[in-house]
Amino acid sequence: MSVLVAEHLAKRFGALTALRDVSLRLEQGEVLGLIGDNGAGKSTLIKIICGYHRPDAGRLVVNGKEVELRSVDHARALGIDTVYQGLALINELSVYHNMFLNRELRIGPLLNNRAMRRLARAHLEDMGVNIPNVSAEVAKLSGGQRQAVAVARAVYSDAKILLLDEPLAAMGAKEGALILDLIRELKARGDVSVIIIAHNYAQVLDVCDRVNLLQHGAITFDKPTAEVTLDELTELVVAEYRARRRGTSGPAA
Ligand SMILES: Nc1ncnc2c1ncn2[C@@H]1O[C@H](COP(=O)(O)OP(=O)(O)OP(=O)(O)O)[C@@H](O)[C@H]1O
Repeated sequence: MSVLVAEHLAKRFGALTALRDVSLRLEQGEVLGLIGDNGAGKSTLIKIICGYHRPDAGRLVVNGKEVELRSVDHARALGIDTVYQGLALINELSVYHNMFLNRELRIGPLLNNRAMRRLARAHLEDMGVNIPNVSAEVAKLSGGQRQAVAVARAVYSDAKILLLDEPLAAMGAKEGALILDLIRELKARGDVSVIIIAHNYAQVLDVCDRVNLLQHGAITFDKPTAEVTLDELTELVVAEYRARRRGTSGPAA
């Protein structure tokens, strides 16, 4: 079953058309890789699906029901959670406060800091992420550690649809491998579906079930990763880049 269907989405920013006509589907338990050149519109698409931007045209169907997302909170209430490029962590707050942001554990009206600290520690440990002090401000963490906190927050949020906008950017090799492991674990659970934007095609092929290429504001390529090679993916993007330099770029046939 498709947990998410996008049909004919369009989005303009003033004179600039970021998305022309995007249709995409995400199946239950699937990890979908979204690739495309810089500025192709990948983040814009993710921001429509997470309720941050309203599309100018098109529709979204979540779990079989057409929805008009009013806000990020509305999308979250429907089980859609996001790790943005730039992370959206609050630097002045501790690791555990960030992990429980907007869904704090409480005893009556009071924050249950002890329980949040304990769970944050357990989640990070499960992920194999080494952050010695969950009470430390996230401003004091490395880029990779911050990324891991953002991913952990999304993964342990009970979201059913996870949108990861370049979760591996700023990651060291070890932390990147941990995030990939985590995505594999989610896949094995089968109840979470993921869209992941990545520029590293080897990682896309490694962890994704299917790959979509976004070009000229539309999806121009959609194949199971089992049927694609790294060379083929690289060639697609390089051909697009060359065509653009020659000024002959247009919607793919
Ligand atoms: N809020 C905005 N206002 C105006 N233009 C925007 C806005 N957000 C994105 N754009 C433009 O829309 C186009 C698509 O941007 P988007 O960030 O979606 O691309 P992307 O595929 O995610 O790129 P990258 O891989 O470099 O992150 C770009 O030309 C960008 O400058």
